Amino acid sequence: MSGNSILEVTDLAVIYNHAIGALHGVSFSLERGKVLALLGANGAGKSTALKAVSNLLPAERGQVTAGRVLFDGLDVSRSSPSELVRAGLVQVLEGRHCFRSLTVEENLISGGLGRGSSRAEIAGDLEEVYAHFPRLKQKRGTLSGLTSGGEQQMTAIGRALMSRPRLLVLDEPSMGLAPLVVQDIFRTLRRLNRENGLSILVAEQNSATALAYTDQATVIENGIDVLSGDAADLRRRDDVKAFYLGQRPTPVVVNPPIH
Ligand SMILES: Nc1ncnc2c1ncn2[C@@H]1O[C@H](COP(=O)(O)OP(=O)(O)OP(=O)(O)O)[C@@H](O)[C@H]1O
Repeated sequence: MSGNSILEVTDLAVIYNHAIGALHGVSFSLERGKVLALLGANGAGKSTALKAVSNLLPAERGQVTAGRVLFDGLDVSRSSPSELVRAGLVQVLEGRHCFRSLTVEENLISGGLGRGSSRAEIAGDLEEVYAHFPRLKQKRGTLSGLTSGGEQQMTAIGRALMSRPRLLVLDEPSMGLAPLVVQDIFRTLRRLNRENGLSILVAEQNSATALAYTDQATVIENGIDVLSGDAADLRRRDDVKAFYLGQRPTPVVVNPPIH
């Protein structure tokens, strides 16, 4: 493993229910302080790869059958998901899971509790989250179930930040959100990366947006990584856009990704 990687995923294979193959050899690595996008169509295996990173597969009858995931040199399969959170690896799951009957602020505070933070630390961390997401400060007393989809996504990210991650993992943060809200969220993620040195791994179907805000990208197709490179290079390459990223410029369709 290169000394500068915070995350190293090597030849990962995963099956569900002892039968269904979801990943057949996926490798990627994330340099400390960088942002990496996992791109691919619906069902390509992005969520499975993220769950392997956070050791969440056993809860879904998923099993890593080959390969390994190292977080800062630590084999994640030897730690529980909650130990990984305490070690600094925090995932925001797909579908912005907030406690709908808690207020925005209560949701955020719940993210700090697992670390055993003091009240003063939690208060300081809350102010930092509000500095990144001013909308959440305005809505701090509102029940999360009554806030917009974008605000719920921000709350889910803010709650993850309350655990003071070193590696933040996000599954499809753009899902179901208006383009301007998506831009706002990605801009904030980029700022967190640049200002705090936070390393970020983000799975996205929205490849155009993801490539605009990330350093590197890996494309997954049918459970295999088919392409990796600098986001800026991938953004410029028309063949990549056409074949892997669902941005086909003409109506001629060859094995289109499913959206
Ligand atoms: N809990 C599960 N049990 C059985 N099969 C699963 C499970 N979760 C995912 N799969 C299968 O694994 C494959 C990869 O799915 P995965 O959710 O990782 O893809 P994805 O790229 O994240 O897509 P999406 O954007 O729809 O989440 C798919 O064939 C899917 O049906």
